Amino acid sequence: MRQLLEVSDLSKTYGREKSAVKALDSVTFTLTEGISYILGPNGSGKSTLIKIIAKLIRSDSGEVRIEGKPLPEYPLQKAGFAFERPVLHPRLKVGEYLMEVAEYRGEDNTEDLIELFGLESVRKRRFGELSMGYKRRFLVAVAFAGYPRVVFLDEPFSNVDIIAKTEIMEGIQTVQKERGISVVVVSHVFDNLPKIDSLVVLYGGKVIANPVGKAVKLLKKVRFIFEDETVENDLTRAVELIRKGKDPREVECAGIEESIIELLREGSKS
Ligand SMILES: Nc1ncnc2c1ncn2[C@@H]1O[C@H](COP(=O)(O)OP(=O)(O)OP(=O)(O)O)[C@@H](O)[C@H]1O
Repeated sequence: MRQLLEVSDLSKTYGREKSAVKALDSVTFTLTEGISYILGPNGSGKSTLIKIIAKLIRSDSGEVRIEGKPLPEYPLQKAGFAFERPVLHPRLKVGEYLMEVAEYRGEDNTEDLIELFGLESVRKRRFGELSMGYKRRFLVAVAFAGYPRVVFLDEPFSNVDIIAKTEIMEGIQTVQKERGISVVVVSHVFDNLPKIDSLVVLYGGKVIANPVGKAVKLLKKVRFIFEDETVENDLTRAVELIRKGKDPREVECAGIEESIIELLREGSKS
C-alpha cells in the first residue's frame, strides 16, 4: 500500500519560556492510503497536528508530505477536513453549502453524499438548526464534497448516538472503497474501529506506536498501566486518571509485540 502521509521530526511549542507547552515533540510517523487513525488521549497533540496539515498554523520545525509532496506544494483543494468544533455560519443551508464546496472542488457529488450520510430530511435546513448528530453527519459529508483525494476527520463520532455513528462509519467506508479516497480519522477513542490500514498513537506530543499494514491488523488494544489500575482501550478513563494526578507507569499497545513476532515468523518462512 502506498504512503499517504509522511511526518518527519515535526515539532510545535505554544507559548514561551515558563509557559511553553511542547504540543508536538519531534514527531515522526507514516500513514498509508486507505483508512488510518491518529489516536491519542486529550492533549496529546492531535489537533495541533491536523491544524498544521490544514495550514492553519505552522510548525516550528520538521516536514509533512502528503502523497509524496511537501505540504507547501500540496494543493489544499485536494484535501477535505472536518474539525471537531466547526466554525460554519449557523444560517448556511445544508444542501446549498454541500453543492458550493463540491463545485469549488470541481465535481458535484451532493446527491451521493446526501444519500450516503442520511441527510435527505435536513437538506433544506440551516446548519444552526441541526441536532448534534446531523451536524456531525453534515460536517463529515462536507469534507467529502467534490471528492478530494484525502479526508481528515477530527473526532467524527463525538456527541453522536450509535445510529448516527454506525451510519457515518458506513458512509466513510463506502466512499473510501468506491472512490479510493484516503481517510484519516483523528480520535481519542479506540473501539469499534472499522478496517484500518495504518495507525499512529500519540501521547504527550510523542509517537508511541505506528503500526502499518500487517502489524495493524493484529493490534488489538492500547493499555495504560497505572499503580492500582490497568486501563485497556479506554483513553477517556486513562485521561481521567491522569487528570487526577496519577501517572501511568507504562503505556503500551497490546498486540504490537505479537505482531512483530508474527511478521518475523512469516518472514522466516519466505
Ligand atoms: N493555542 C494554544 N496555546 C497554548 N497551548 C495550546 C494551544 N493549543 C493547544 N495547546 C496545548 O498543546 C497540547 C496539545 O494540544 P492539542 O489540542 O493539539 O491536543 P489534542 O490531542 O488534540 O487534545 P484534544 O483531544 O483535547 O483535542 C495541550 O497541552 C494543549 O493544552
